[in-house]
Amino acid sequence: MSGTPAPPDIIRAAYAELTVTDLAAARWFYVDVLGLVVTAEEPGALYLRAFEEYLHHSLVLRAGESPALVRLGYRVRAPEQVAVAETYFRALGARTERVAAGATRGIGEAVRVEDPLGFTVEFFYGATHVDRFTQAYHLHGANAIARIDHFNVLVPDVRAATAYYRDLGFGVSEKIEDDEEHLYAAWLYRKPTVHDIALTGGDGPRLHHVAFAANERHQILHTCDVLGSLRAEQHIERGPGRHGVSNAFYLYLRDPDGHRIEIYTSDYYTGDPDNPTVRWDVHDNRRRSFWGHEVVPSWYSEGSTVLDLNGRPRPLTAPTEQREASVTIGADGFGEVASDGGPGTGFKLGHQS
Ligand SMILES: O=S(=O)(O)c1ccc(O)c(O)c1
Ligand SMILES: [Ca+2]
Ligand SMILES: [Fe+2]
Repeated sequence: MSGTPAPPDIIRAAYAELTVTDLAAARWFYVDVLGLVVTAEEPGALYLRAFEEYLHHSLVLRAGESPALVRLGYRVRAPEQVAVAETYFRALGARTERVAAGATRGIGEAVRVEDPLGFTVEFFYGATHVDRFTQAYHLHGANAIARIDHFNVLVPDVRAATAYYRDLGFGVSEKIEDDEEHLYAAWLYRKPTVHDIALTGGDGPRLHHVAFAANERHQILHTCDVLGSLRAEQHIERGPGRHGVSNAFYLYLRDPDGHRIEIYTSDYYTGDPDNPTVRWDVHDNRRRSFWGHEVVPSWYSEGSTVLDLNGRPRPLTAPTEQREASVTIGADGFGEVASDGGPGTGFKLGHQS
């Protein structure tokens, strides 16, 4: 649109701040089990990073009354992009708040906005540099996590949310549609991988998950073994398995407060300007699990509350159109297997029900 200010030059999804009701339990989960590195620790907050990261943190856990997403943080390409972001969101009529360096420990001057989807989002450039443990193998556990990869959020209108992120300069790598072109989910990127943000249709605004990337599938499998050994396997919600969308190998965990964390590896490069969008049909049972178990209902229905700039929980809006979980044939991922070559006919030989 003419007259609309230029969007900020966003590099990538950079950090999330979550409130947790028991910081010690969260520390056990994210540090003792997942092996994230403690950059800084305060009586009411933990600042964590993964082994390849040199910015101060990619996850802040803050003690609070109830579990929630405080904010999502995107890094922009230069200090002056913070003002560009402020101008852009003010032109959208969004509430913005400029914060000084240190408003979040380790993060420089930033602008926080309440975006049109109902999420509180921070745009920053400056951040304290800390040790990068890429080759500190003596510190890595066998389940070492490399870096933060993406956010996934629940929104009632995926098509509108996709348009909002495309206006912010994100490309669409993959999407799930039906033959009436209803958009059930979309994956969008700024860094040259499958996504920095994914949009999942559902009551929103809610956080669906924060995803970290590991370098190797065996590191993800080791997390499963560690949880089994600790008699904590109930933290595994979905997977391990191979995604259809993104082609990544995945595991979904629920932390002690129910926040969903994905550990993810081996998606693909999307950096050329003509990177084609992959379209999946909602009736294709391999879209979410190329192989692996069916998607558990909680994965479609549950998410974390989102706070506004005043720390108040956001009320939810339901989708106006039908939900993916009600549309797919059986349970996707292995509910039915093709027998005549067409999708969704025949039945898997081994099944639970
Ligand atoms: O389950 S999906 O294959 O749709 C999927 C793909 C990539 C992701 O990061 C994800 O969370 C979920
Ligand atoms: Ca590998
Ligand atoms: Fe994900």
